Amino acid sequence: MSRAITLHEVSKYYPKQPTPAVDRFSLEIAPGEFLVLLGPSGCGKSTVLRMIAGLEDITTGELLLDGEYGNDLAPGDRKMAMVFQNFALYPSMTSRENIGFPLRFEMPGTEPGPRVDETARILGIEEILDRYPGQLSGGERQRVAMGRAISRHPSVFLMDEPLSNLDAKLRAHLRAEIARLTRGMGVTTVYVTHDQAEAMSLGDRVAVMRSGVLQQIGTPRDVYHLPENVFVAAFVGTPRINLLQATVIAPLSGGMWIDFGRQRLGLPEPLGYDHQMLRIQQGRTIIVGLRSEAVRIARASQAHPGEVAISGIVEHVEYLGHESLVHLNTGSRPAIVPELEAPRPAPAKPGPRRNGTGSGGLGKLAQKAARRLQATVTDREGGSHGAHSAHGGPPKPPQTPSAVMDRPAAAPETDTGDLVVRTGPDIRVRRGDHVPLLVDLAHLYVFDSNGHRICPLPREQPHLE
Ligand SMILES: Nc1ncnc2c1ncn2[C@@H]1O[C@H](COP(=O)(O)OP(=O)(O)OP(=O)(O)O)[C@@H](O)[C@H]1O
Repeated sequence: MSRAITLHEVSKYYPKQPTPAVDRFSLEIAPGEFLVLLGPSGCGKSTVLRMIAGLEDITTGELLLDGEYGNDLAPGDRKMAMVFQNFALYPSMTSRENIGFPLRFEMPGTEPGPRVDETARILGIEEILDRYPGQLSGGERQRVAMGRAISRHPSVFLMDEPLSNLDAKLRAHLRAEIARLTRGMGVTTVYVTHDQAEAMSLGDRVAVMRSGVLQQIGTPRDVYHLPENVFVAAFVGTPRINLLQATVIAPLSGGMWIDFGRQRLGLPEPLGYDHQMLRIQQGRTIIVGLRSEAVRIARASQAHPGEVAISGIVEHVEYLGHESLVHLNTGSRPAIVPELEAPRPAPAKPGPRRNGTGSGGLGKLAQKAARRLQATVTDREGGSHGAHSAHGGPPKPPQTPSAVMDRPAAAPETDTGDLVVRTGPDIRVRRGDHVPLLVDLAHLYVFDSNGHRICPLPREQPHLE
């Protein structure tokens, strides 16, 4: 059996706390669905889970179980099983006893042995049934904890960061096992995690929370490709989306540009509807989001339709085996999202730091790098494309009406880069190289100064009046 769970405008105030831990939270979970609650530490995920379990009172709002009012149901009457981060096994009981323990209360008078054996078979833990928790590895302990939940044949699994005490390899393995088990059993599952990769790989849908408030609920694909606000955009996806401060320039004479301060992106004409709507942002600060796969290192002459050129100076190359992440400086100002930890951490850099972060040192470096790039590209292209030097610096902007860059790309604000680009593992660029970049406008996000996505246009348009 599997249940539908509905939360309607649910809030939770803890005693002596001025703000709610959960604030008017509404959600409908279908029978058999795997729903992940995702968000940073302290955003209220566990509180939501505990209210569903009946371990925490609901201050206001309604919980419906299969459509029936459930706020006051005792935890034991909800037919839910919970799996915790810390496994919560009894140290003086063997695995067999730990798994069978709750059955003694739920099926009094019935021998738990057959259920325990069945559960052990499903989880592949027959050999460790007679061991004590102290004789088990972390992964085995978590399997026993899962076994204790499974053996009860619950209608709902509630899992609170069940894998976070395990190492990365085991986590990935057990993640696949949890997906297999819960889908196989068809049991409604609510799974709490702060790990976005875990959320994306497990959830039928993901509910992203921030400060007690639901930000977005959707399939993993939806929350990645159509984040409703800058917080969701920044929380979901690795490496973190590039977020740059910018302004819209839309002169009456036509054309539209997104101005990053040192460089501009020209939007292709005729302007699409989404881009036309940016006109009302003229003069205001906006936040541009570019995922690392939306930008590639390539010359303007290689642009596909819908790609426009900018350039950047390589700060650091992160080799990851199957790919490399190139950290670049485009001279833009990164936008910071409050409540997410620090802005992008500084990569560990080999070699001595350069003198200061001012534009003087970098300006020289940029010029040197640009000359090197210019020489390389001119050699390769017979001087026909791309690498003309403006102010002795960056490559010439592309010869399409859709891209403008009126100032050199040097003079960054930081020395850690403002743009991360995903490339193949064998990319041959070095720190200080000045490289041409192509931005795919189909993957450009624009958020207003409040962080709401305005491009692509949100599905629900605000009423103009
Ligand atoms: N019993 C309590 N009394 C008072 N405040 C509480 C209590 N339990 C949780 N809180 C507060 O409520 C907020 C939400 O906590 P909760 O544990 O639900 O967050 P979370 O997203 O699950 O965090 P984490 O991922 O760190 O477990 C936090 O600010 C927390 O300090």
